[in-house]
Order: sequence, then C-alpha cells, then structure tokens
Amino acid sequence: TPSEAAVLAQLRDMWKAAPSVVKLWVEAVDACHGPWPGIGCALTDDLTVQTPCSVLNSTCTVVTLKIPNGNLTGEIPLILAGLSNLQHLDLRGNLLNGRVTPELLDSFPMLSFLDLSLNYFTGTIPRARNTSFEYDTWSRNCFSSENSCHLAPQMRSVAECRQQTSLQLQPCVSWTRTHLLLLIVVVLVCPVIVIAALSAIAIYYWRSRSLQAAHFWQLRSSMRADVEEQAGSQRNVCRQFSYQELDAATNSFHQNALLGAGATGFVFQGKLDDGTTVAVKQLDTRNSGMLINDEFWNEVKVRGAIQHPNVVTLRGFFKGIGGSDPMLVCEFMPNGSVLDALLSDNTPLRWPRRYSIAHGAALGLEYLHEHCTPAIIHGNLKPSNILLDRDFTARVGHFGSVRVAKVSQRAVVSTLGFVDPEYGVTGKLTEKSDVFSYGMLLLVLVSGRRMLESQPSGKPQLLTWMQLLAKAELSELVDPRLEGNFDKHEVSLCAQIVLLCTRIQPELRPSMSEVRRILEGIMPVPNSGSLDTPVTSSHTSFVSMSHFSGSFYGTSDSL
Ligand SMILES: Nc1ncnc2c1ncn2[C@@H]1O[C@H](COP(=O)(O)OP(=O)(O)OP(=O)(O)O)[C@@H](O)[C@H]1O
Repeated sequence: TPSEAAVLAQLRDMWKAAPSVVKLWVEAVDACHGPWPGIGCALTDDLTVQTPCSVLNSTCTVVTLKIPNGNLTGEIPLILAGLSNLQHLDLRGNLLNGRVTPELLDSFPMLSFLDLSLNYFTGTIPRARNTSFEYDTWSRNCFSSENSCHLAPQMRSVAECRQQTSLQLQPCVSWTRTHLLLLIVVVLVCPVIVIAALSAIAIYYWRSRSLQAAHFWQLRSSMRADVEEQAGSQRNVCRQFSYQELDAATNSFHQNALLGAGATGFVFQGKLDDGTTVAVKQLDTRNSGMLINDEFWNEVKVRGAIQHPNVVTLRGFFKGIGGSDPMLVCEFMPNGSVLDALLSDNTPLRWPRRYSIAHGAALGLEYLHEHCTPAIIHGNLKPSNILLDRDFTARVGHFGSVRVAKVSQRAVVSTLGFVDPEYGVTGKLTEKSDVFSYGMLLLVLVSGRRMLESQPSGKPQLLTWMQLLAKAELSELVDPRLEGNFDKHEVSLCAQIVLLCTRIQPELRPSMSEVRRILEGIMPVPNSGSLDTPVTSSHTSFVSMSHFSGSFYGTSDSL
C-alpha cells in the first residue's frame, strides 16, 4: 500500500549504510514487484500466497521482511509498525539494541514467524498479546530476568552485553535478605516459643509432682505423729531399770534372745512385765573401751525425752551397778536394722521401701539436728543403727553413744567408711558429720549389700562404689538385686544427694532438712556447678588421701 511504500523508503534510508540486502533496495524498482531482496508481498484477498504486485496498489501489502545478518544497528524502528500485515519478520544476527515493546509486536496481528535472535536487545522479553513464538526468537540477546538482576536464560554473556549496550543489572537481592524478617521470626521467635512452652510444661509437671510429693509426705508424717503421740502417752517415760527386771525380760540374756552384736556390745530381745517387747543393749565397757560417766547418763536422759516417729524411743537404762555392764532399753523394732534387711537372703528390699527408708532416716536426723535444743548429733550413723519398725518405717537408733562415751579407737575404726573423714582429722563431731554418714547410708541403699562385702584384699568395696558414683555410672551402681525395678528419677536424686553429703568441706554439705526436701521433690538439687568437690573429686579427694585406704576401712563384720 502507499503507506507501506513510505515505511519501506524510510527503512531503506535508515539502513542503507549497513552492508546488507538493503543496499540492493533500488528506488527505481517497485519494492513489491522487483521485489526488493528480503521483502515479500501478497494481495490482501489471499495473504498466504506471496505475489509480485505494485507497492502503490492499495490491495498489495508487505507480508515478509527478512534482513538477517545485515549489520543493522540502532534501535528497532517504530515505523515498522506500519507494516501491519507482516507475517514473517526476520532480523536475526544484526547489531540491533534497545527494547522490543509488546506494543510493537501487537501491531502485527498476522505475525506467525519472528526471529530477533543474535542481536543486543535489552529489557525483558516482550509478551505480545496475540503471538507466541519459539524461544529461539529471543536467544543470544541481552534480555534480563523480571527483577533485572541477571540475564534471562540463553542470552549472551554479561560482559559482551555490557560492551555493546548500556545494560545495567541491579544487584541481586538474596532470598535471605528479602526474607530477613521471616528468618528472624523463625530463628529467634520460634525457639523462644518452643522453649517457653517446654519450660511451662516442665514447671507445671515439676510443681504438680512437688505438690503431690509434699502432700504425700506431710500426710504420712502427720498420720504417724498422731499414732505415735497416742502410743507415747500410754507408754512409760524413760526410767531406770533394775538388773533383775532386764534379766527376767531377756530370759537371763539367753542366746535365743540375741538380736545382734555391735562394736559396743550385744543386743537382746526382751519382754517387760507390762507385756511390751524391748531391745536391751549391753554396753561392753571392758572390751569396747567405752568410758561411761555422768555426762553419758545425762545424755541418756536427754535421749529418753525424745519422741519422734523416725527415732527409736529409749525406754530406759540400767547403770551397771555390781560389776554388770550398763544397759540401754529401747523400743523393739520387729524388722531389725537396714543392715539386716540388706544382708538378708530373703526377698531383697524393693526400691520404694528403700526410698521411704532414706526419707524416714532424713526426717529423724532433721528432728535431732534442727528441732532439739541443744541439737543432738548422732555421731554413729550407719545401716545397723537405722532400725525398721513393723511397717518398715526407718527409725534412727543408738545415737549419742559414740560421742559422749568416748569409745576406744577400735570402736571408731569399726564404723569407718560411714564416719566423716573430718572427724578422723579433727576428732570433732558436728551435724555435718551425720550428714556425711547419711550420704554413705544412702549409697548403701542404692547399691545394696555388694558395697558392704569385702574385696579379696579385705577392704570393703566402698572406694569402687564412690568411683562409680563420681563417674555417674548409675546403671552399675544400682543394686542388681532390684532387677531393674527402680525409679530412675529417685535413684538419680539419691546419687546426687550422696555427692552433696560427702563433700570434703563440711560447710558445703546440705542440712538434713534440705536433704529431706530434695527427697520430697519440693526443693531442686543444687546445680552441678556446686557439686564439684564430692569426696571422690580427683583434686581435693578424700579418696586420694592416703588414710582412706588399707586399714582405714572397717570390714563387713564391723558394719
Ligand atoms: N531396737 C532394736 N530392735 C530390734 N533389733 C535391734 C534393735 N537395736 C539393735 N538391733 C539389732 O542388733 C544389731 C546390732 O545393733 P547395734 O546397735 O549393737 O549395732 P551397731 O550399731 O553396729 O553397734 P554400735 O552402735 O555399738 O557400733 C542390729 O543390726 C539389729 O539387728
């Protein structure tokens, strides 16, 4: 058409300098009839068949424009839009640059072939309204991606594009930067929420457990206190017995009445005139080297006034007149001592019972230390001195005798292993000496009778057990006779209490009320940072001290 003839004339003027087919576009020749090389025309009534016609004919239209590899430069001319019936546009392999707008492509509604590859077009690949082309149409240009931070696939190199165009790529914003806020939320807030939720659950669990435990132990103690109070009011107070009374009660200290023997004498079962069963402990002053003096009898009277559900009640005494040994008369404990229970070949003590014994003994000691004025120090706490009443409640028995009676070295040696090493050094007993012995008692309750047995060398295996404990090898520490039936949490609590109680420095050991509260679960175990100087610590270790070996231990007999 005449308008298209004008477009072609302009294109010729624009591109004639380039060494391309445009050079052969001669003005005198009809662009559609010659036709000019690269130009194809058709009549408007059948655009599918290319036909020579006159460019000035209004029914003659340009349908093809092919100028490949023609060194054409500059931007793609907008006047090209005037060739509105173009079906085939091939400008591949030129030096064209600038943007290809979708509007330009939309002005060729009949376009079925387009090749603009191998140029230097920039911007983004245009998405024309009516036309979709093969991907190669655009390849080897300088088109960039949507966010124009890198080139689209199958483009030229960035360096080549930068050389030929004013291509400017934005710095690529990383995913992490764009999602920084989200990341902060995920990395910081989520763990905080999770930790808070877990802590809330843990606190809730711990509090409910503590409350339950506290309630349980309170109920249990108050029930026992009531029962004991009733029984106590019916019983005689501590009184002096005559030899004849005790002789009659024990059937003249008959072998059959013998309950056991300790370093300071024999213990017999006896029945008093009023029908109550008692334990009569003979104090062998000759062989044990005990010094029984006024101070001892004063102490005995103080002991006689003590009534507590976890302390063996002293019913009376015999002062040892006429060459006979002095004697102490105590409540009879039908289930013997913890030592008897642990050494027995009968059914081993089950774990709940051991834990309840540990708790009962702690209550008894707490009473002696913290509720008696002046405080009473047991001074000889060990498995044979924790007695078990008819329902296996632990009762602290035979206290005070070592401290006041100034027993001989032999008697002291008999209890070593349970005696505070500090006592061995200073000769002074304090509440913390009992705390040490309590720790050792707890260790025996956890590890069972093996700990009381001797090694071939004759030493008890105390050292081995303390080392296992220090290495936290609880599975090896726990009494195999329990056959795995124990509460892991309670065992671990006990192990931690052992370490606390056996610290070398007495002032770092807990008080008995603290021990009791840890056992009841109403006080947390002090953190491990403060557990750094247990008796087995390699630096200031009691174990490493030379006197904690060889004859320093007693044998199993003396325990
Ligand atoms: N009140 C009691 N009721 C029942 N049995 C008892 C009582 N007191 C002691 N026994 C029995 O007698 C055994 C020895 O008790 P004893 O107090 O003499 O032992 P020990 O503490 O080793 O001696 P020591 O206190 O002289 O060092 C205990 O293991 C226990 O079997």
